[in-house]
Amino acid sequence: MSRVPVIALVGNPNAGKSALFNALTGARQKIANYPGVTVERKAGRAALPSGQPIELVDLPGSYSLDAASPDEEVTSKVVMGRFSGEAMPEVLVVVVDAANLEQHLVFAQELIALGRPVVVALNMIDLAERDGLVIDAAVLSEALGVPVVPTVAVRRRGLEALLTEIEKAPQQDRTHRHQAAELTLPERRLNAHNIVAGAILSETAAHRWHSRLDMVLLNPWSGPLILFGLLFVMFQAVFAWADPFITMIEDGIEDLIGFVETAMPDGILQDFLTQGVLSGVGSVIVFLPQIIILFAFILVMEQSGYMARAAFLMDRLMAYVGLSGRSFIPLLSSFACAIPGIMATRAIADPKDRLTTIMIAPLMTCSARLPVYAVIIGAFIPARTVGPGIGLQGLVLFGLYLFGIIGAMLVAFVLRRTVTKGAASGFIMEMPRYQMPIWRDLLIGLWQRAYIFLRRAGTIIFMATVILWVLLSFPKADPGESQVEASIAGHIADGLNVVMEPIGFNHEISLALIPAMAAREVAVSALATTYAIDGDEDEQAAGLTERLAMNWSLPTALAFLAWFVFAPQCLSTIAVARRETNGWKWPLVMIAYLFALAYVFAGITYWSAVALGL
Ligand SMILES: Nc1nc2c(ncn2[C@@H]2O[C@H](COP(=O)(O)OP(=O)(O)OP(=O)(O)O)[C@@H](O)[C@H]2O)c(=O)[nH]1
Ligand SMILES: [Mg+2]
Repeated sequence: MSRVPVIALVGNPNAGKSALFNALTGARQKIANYPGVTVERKAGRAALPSGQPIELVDLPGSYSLDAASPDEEVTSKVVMGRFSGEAMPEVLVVVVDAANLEQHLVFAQELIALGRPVVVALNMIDLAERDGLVIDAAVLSEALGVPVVPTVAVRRRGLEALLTEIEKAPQQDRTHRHQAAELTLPERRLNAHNIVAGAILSETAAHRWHSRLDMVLLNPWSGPLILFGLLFVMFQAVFAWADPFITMIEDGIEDLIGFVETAMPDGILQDFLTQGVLSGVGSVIVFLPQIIILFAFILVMEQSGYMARAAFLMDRLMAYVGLSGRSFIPLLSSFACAIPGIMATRAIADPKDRLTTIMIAPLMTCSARLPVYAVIIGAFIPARTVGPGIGLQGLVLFGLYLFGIIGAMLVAFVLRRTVTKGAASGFIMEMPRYQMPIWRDLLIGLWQRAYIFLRRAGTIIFMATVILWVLLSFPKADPGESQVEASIAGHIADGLNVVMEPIGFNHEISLALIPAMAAREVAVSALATTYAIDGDEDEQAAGLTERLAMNWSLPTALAFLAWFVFAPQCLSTIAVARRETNGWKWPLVMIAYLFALAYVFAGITYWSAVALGL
């Protein structure tokens, strides 16, 4: 044979390909314990047991042959023989990490299904043993239909056996392999799971316990049910547990208002403090307990390792609408706030995937919407149970979050078939180990969330409320006339009301919508300030929820909720979208489609509610 056969080392990042390459060729290729070290192909010489020289090619780690990044493209081109000036590799040596077998077998299956001569190097077997895993290479080989050789690249263990198998590989019987080429990504994952379950002979108690847990939590049937159940409980808790704390804060604010009223002379400054600052900003701060409960759930799910599993479960759903699981983490962060969510999309390699994710991120219910939802739910949805332990208020809140998610998925579905058309890319995530949440980390995380919320209340929400109070307080109304109607803000609201009235919005809502562009919570403080300025003595004594319940019809309240599910009521989000998409085009599309959806859905909600006689 005149030509030197090419043997390629392929596999997931961090499998030990470069370590194996160095061991076989005596080269000094850079290796390091994090994924993505090798980013181009490297070649070196080695010899088979028969003395036949071979050219060994070390490739960048990859998760699939559908390249998501330029280095993955190198791998896929070399493997498919499409790399210019390079012969198609004679044999593929698929390197897998024995300690992370299930994950690495997903790509391995794809490579094996190509129907080419393959040898699997079951590398890092020493680490697997340290973890208490005993893997039966023969069972694995049987299941995969290719030879499997245990290796420890860094100690040069198993190299002889590997070279022997490489030499025999061109004579492999490969006829049955092509049928596996049709498998989808989820099917390969399930396969990988089953293969590993069969090949592992013994594991430590912890390992066994973790994989049992995964079997239930990642099961295609029980997994989503459990996820759904957890989220359901989370929203129930937001209402069920927060009440005593909310009452405490409310009482505190009322006491403060009472104190200011007695301690200060009547006049503009007293009005400013009581109606503007305390009623307005106070009406938002009241929701701190609910925000903390929500984030306590999210943080525990993150720290325990469950969140990555949730992403894995969601990957399937995301695939239906043309998104990959890579979008899950940015979308998940958007539940806190769309701004970090949109910034997190930088990790999405495919530009169309990324754009779609940016466009739907504002539909994830951010924590700024919680006060708006909570105040309306508190005023209009009776706090009764609709089943054992199931509160109606929590149910409605859950519904609103779900509504946003479904809306986002539908929009993604439409976008991916029109403006951001393209193939969906696959995705695999490292599954972290299960862990008990650490109290300290949890408390720090909660404190950070509380701090962000309170800082917003003290800055942007405070400013917007103060400006609104000024616009509401001047010019002064004649006796007998309504102060709000006579004010500058009242006149602006009159103009907006022409457009908003058909969808059931009243004067106060129109008034609240504009300052709420600064931050959604301002909708709440704006309503509180408006009612504080205009209310008569009886109403003054009542809290915001009571006043809303007295002044709004149920269809109006529901329309208001529907509006906030969709409306892009946040200037910062729009600014970040502009920065991340490098221009005004996409932010403008975003504003237009979100306002259109908000208007249409608020209208539909209002008129349906009226027709139902609610
Ligand atoms: N204990 C042990 N460590 C190994 C083994 N093989 C590789 N390593 C270590 O695992 C890490 C990753 O090895 P690399 O060879 O860089 O992995 P790679 O597959 O080339 O990774 P990319 O280039 O990122 O795709 C390094 O720290 C190696 O020293 C092994 O068999 N046993
Ligand atoms: Mg490498």
